[in-house]
Amino acid sequence: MAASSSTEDLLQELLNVELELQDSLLDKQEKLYEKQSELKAVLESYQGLEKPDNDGAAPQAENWSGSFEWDDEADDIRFNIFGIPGYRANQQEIINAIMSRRDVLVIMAAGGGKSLCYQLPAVIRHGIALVVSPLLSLIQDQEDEKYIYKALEKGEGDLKVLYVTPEKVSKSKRFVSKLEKCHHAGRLSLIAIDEAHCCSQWGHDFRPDYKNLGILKTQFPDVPLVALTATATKKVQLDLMAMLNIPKCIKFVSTVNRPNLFYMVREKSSVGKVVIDDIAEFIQSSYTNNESGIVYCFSRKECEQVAKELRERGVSADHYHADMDVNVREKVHMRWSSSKLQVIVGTVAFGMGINKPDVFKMVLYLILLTCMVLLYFTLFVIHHSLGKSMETYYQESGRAGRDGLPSECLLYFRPADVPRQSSMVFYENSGLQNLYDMVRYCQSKKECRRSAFFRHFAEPLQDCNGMCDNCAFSCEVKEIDASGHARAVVSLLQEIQEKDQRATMLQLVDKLKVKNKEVGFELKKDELEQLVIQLILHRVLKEEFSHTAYATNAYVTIGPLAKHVLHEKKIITLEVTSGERSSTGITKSSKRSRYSGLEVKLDNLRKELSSIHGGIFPHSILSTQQISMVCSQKPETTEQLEKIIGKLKTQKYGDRILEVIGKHEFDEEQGHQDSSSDKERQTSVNKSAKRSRNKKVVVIESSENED
Ligand SMILES: Nc1ncnc2c1ncn2[C@@H]1O[C@H](COP(=O)(O)OP(=O)(O)OP(=O)(O)O)[C@@H](O)[C@H]1O
Ligand SMILES: [Mg+2]
Repeated sequence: MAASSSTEDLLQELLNVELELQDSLLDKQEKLYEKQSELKAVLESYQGLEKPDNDGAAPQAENWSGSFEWDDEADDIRFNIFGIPGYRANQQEIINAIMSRRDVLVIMAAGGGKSLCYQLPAVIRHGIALVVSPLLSLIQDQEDEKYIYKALEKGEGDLKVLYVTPEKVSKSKRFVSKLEKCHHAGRLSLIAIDEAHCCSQWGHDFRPDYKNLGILKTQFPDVPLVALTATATKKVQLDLMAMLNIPKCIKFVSTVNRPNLFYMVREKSSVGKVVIDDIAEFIQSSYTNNESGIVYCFSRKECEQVAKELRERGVSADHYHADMDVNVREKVHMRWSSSKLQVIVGTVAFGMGINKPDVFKMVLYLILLTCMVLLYFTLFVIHHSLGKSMETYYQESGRAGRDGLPSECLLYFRPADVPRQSSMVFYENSGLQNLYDMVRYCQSKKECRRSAFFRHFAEPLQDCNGMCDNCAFSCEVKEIDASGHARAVVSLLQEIQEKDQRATMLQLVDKLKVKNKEVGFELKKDELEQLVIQLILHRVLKEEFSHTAYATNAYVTIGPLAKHVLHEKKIITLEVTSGERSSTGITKSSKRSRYSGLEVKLDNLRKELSSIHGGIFPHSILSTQQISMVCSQKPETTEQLEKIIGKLKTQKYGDRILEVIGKHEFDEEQGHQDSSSDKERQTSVNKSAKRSRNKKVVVIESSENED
């Protein structure tokens, strides 16, 4: 008896030591990570080095930014076909490595320009490039199939890039056999695996069909394979190198930082209508020129509801999710991409895809599946509720501001949304851990949002430049000691559990409201919810799940570190805001600066041309960057315009662009004549036409036959 009780004591003590060890080690680990980030950053600034981040891949001895025989041709195609004025970080190096027939792994921020890295070599190289992408499929009808198979087998047609889903590679023997024929004839130029993180079950979006893509390297060992993703931790990188059989690949890692994105989190009201009021107000006050945005929701049903309620408040919005009829969905997408619809309300499935540059179709045959989405124009991304991980949030919010101009990412957070997510992800590998990292991001009212990303992706810290709510708003955030309340929570839960009962987070908070007063000062309901979440993050409490026939329920139970709170070994603090935060992120003037004078006119022109050309995306006619270059240089001749937007675009749209510039200049000279009168407009057009003609520019009034 005595022996058993002393064994029990010893076990208890051992458990305590283990818990303490675990707890202090985690704290320590956190601090060490922070220190590691700082040291790396300092080291880099001293040495001006690229990130020393090449574990597992081949040493980067080669100088990929040197000169290569294809430099001139690549420059010509980049500019005259893609209309891209210069390379962004790492693009040229990646292209050079692929052109040198090496396998390559690319980790580049969302919107960083990964597509060009394989599309450009695909255009230069003889033959067809195969691109595996999760939401794009080939062969929508018999005609497509015939065309593609002929191109693969016999080299007929002008097919240069072929987009396929991973299922096509893993399931269609016919397709693979055609691909073999293509390779046998020396016409398979390269293989690109886009969204490559889907290969790894440690990634945030594992897809079983990606697992089989390893056969591509085995089957076509001499064809360069490039794997691309926006987010991959070291573990995921190693995993996908192994899965894709590219152990000796050259690895290019760019920063995850998106300096033009303003990140903010707002407290989400428990009243659904108030949240929608707030979202509508945010959009209507900040985006008065119908600028496009995305609202992400938790479920398909919620998408439909939120879109409907936004419409009721005068916001042009529609839902978009996987459950819709393909044609209806495509229509929504087209309306949104041509700026006829301001807001698209989607689930997480929405958003993976590529841009669809029209000019590209002239040299490449792209077959695009219904889910393809345009993301270039998005100026704001709003999350109606939190996502399941930092990776998914980074990627979804990263859909904003792909043109490099200031854009906003707003997330609505309330603790009650956590159990909704946790009951979905708890069975995934590290599902809860990933979710809790995201919750930490949402709960924090002090830490720079950008730093949270840097830490998450183990990257040296960079300056936020006030581009997140926590850095920008100097409101008072108080830390209050809530250890007393934490003890009350733990004892209440103990009582509940002793009676063999269970409580969900909301039930627990309801019960706590009664106990609240006994502790001293009173916490409000949302602060109590925040406290319960805080205790889960500190492992004082934990979530447990049980299944019913219809759903999985999340309950809150005593966690491994509860005793530390009870024995007053652990202090629990809550961050409480006392001041009101500003309701907008980026200042209005900087938002509006993109829409002034000639820029507005050119923006309208690209929208007009996009609808004339049957739904080509406006940015493929003129990118925002090109609009600002055109505005600053104000070209007067075709030759001058060519130097800014390249030959192909000038050939197609040059006359109209020069016409708009001509008119604008004329109006400016005439002291901003009122162009609203038809008569005056006609005069102005005629004068500008004359003026332009003098400068060897033919102004065509109708755009119907410009091709
Ligand atoms: N060097 C460049 N200069 C200007 N614009 C560029 C450049 N490279 C690419 N872009 C443009 O940036 C946009 C985003 O490119 P892309 O779709 O390739 O991004 P991504 O890296 O694949 O992003 P995601 O991870 O979200 O898929 C495109 O519209 C593309 O035309
Ligand atoms: Mg991409």
